[in-house]
Parts: sequence; structure tokens; C-alpha cells
Amino acid sequence: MNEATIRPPAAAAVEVTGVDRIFRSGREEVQALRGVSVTVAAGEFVSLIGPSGCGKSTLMRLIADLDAPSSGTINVFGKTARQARLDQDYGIAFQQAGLLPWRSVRGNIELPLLTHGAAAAKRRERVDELLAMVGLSDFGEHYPDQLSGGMQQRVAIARSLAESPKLLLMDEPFGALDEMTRERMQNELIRICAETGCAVVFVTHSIPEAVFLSDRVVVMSPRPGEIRDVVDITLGAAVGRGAGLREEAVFYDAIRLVREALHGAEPAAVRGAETR
Ligand SMILES: Nc1ncnc2c1ncn2[C@@H]1O[C@H](COP(=O)(O)OP(=O)(O)OP(=O)(O)O)[C@@H](O)[C@H]1O
Repeated sequence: MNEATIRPPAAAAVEVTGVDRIFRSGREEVQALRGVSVTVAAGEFVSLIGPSGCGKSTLMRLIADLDAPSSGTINVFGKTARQARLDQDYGIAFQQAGLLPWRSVRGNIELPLLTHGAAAAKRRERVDELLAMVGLSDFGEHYPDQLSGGMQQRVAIARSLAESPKLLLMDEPFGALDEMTRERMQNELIRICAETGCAVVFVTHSIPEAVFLSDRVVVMSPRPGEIRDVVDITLGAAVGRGAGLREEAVFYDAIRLVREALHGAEPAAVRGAETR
């Protein structure tokens, strides 16, 4: 083989290997995660689902370098989690919107663009685009405390998308939204991912939401959180990922697979689902 044709494989967006996280306070110990390994390929959409307290947010915080594992390693695009955070390699939209109260909606959304030195005209144009996308065009000059929880969440989502990142870390980003807005945002997210090829790690409590959005759904066990199953969401060539998917039989089949995995019905191999 010609040397020029040998290329190293593209780094995975996220690579979590053998991660434990034990919280200690005094003599109390809480093992939140045990032996978690999961890889998210570049451009792949992976959801984490599992019972309350199983460690989904803990895992997200570790990937975002907001916390450190007790053991195991985490790489983001082949870098340490810390380096990836310093390089701002991803957008984050977490449960709490985390907006800066002293900046307007516009000022919050443009923050990542500002840190990367985008010119004023370019920032204005991009923020207008993002405001329209999340349905907040009339609220650019408002301040976070003048908005509802759902609206604040949409501002946080717009901010996470500002730089069209190659990776989005989203922890229940749509939890506070009404059903109609939630579906619209899901459709938008699918469109954005298709357009930009970004990978997403997405925490949700909703099985239909996980199935609608994901290439794979990682099912976690109750605490200590372990990976119980990984369900491939294969839709078949005839069915595209888009708003119409919610009406398709394959959508309901996939929901059943994830539900069974969550409740531990039958061995994964029987259902053709992947177990890691
Ligand atoms: N800083 C901390 N100190 C001590 N225990 C913690 C800390 N953070 C999380 N935990 C514990 O770790 C476990 C996992 O919490 P985590 O928030 O990751 O769960 P989750 O799956 O995201 O839950 P939910 O679905 O309810 O949001 C819980 O038992 C929680 O109490």
C-alpha cells in the first residue's frame, strides 16, 4: 500500500474507558459510576438513558471536565478532557440554563463567538440566525430573569450551537420545554446535526426522545451506574430521521427495544441489540 494512503483513524469524539466515580464525604461513599466504557464516533448521536440517580449527569460532567473520574480515562477528539475544555472543542447545554444574568440574551448567545474573536458584524448575523432558530427573535435585548425557564433553556441551546461545534454535550436540554417546542427543538437538532456533522452526547429521561434523535441509545443500570445495554437505532433505508419518523412503525419497535433494555426484559442478543 502506498504510504500516502495510510491514514490514522479519525479520533472518536468521546472515548470513555473503564471509568469509576466514587463520591466521598466523611465516612460516606457513593459509587455513582462503575466500569463505564463508551465510545462516541465523530458525527454520531448517542443518548444516555437510565433511572434517576444512575450517574448520567455525573458522566456528562466528567466528559466536560467539570469533575474528574476516580479511575479510568476520558478522551475528547483524542485529547484529555481537560485539554478539550481549554480548547473549547464542544458546546454545552445542561439542565440549568447557566446564563449570565448581567448579559442580555444576545450577549449570552454571542459569548463563544466573542471568546474566539469573531468580528462584531459576524456575531450579530450569527446571533440573529440562532435567535430565529430557537424562536426568540423578539427577545434578544431581554435579560435572563425576564424569561421563562423554557425560554432560558432555548437561549442556552442557541449559545451551545453558536460555533457549530463538532461535539455537543446536552444534559436534558429539552426537559423544561412544552411538548410543541420540544418537538420543534428535536427536529432542529436533527437538522443541525445533519448539516454540521456534529456528534452529540444527550441525556434524557424520555425513551421516545432518545429513539427519535439517536444512532445509539446507551442504557444505564440503577446506581452504581453501569452500562446495561447499547441499543442500535436502525431505521432501515426507507425511513429517514426527521419529523415523519414519529409516525413510523420502526420508531415504535425501537421504543420497545429500549424499554425492554431499561427494564431488563430478555438478553440483548435475542433482540439483535448490541451489548457493551
Ligand atoms: N457532588 C456529589 N457528591 C456526592 N454525591 C453525588 C455528587 N454528584 C452526584 N452524586 C450522587 O451520584 C449519583 C448519580 O447522580 P447523577 O446526578 O449523576 O444521576 P442522574 O442519573 O443524572 O440522575 P437524574 O436522572 O435524577 O438527573 C446520585 O446518587 C447522586 O446523589
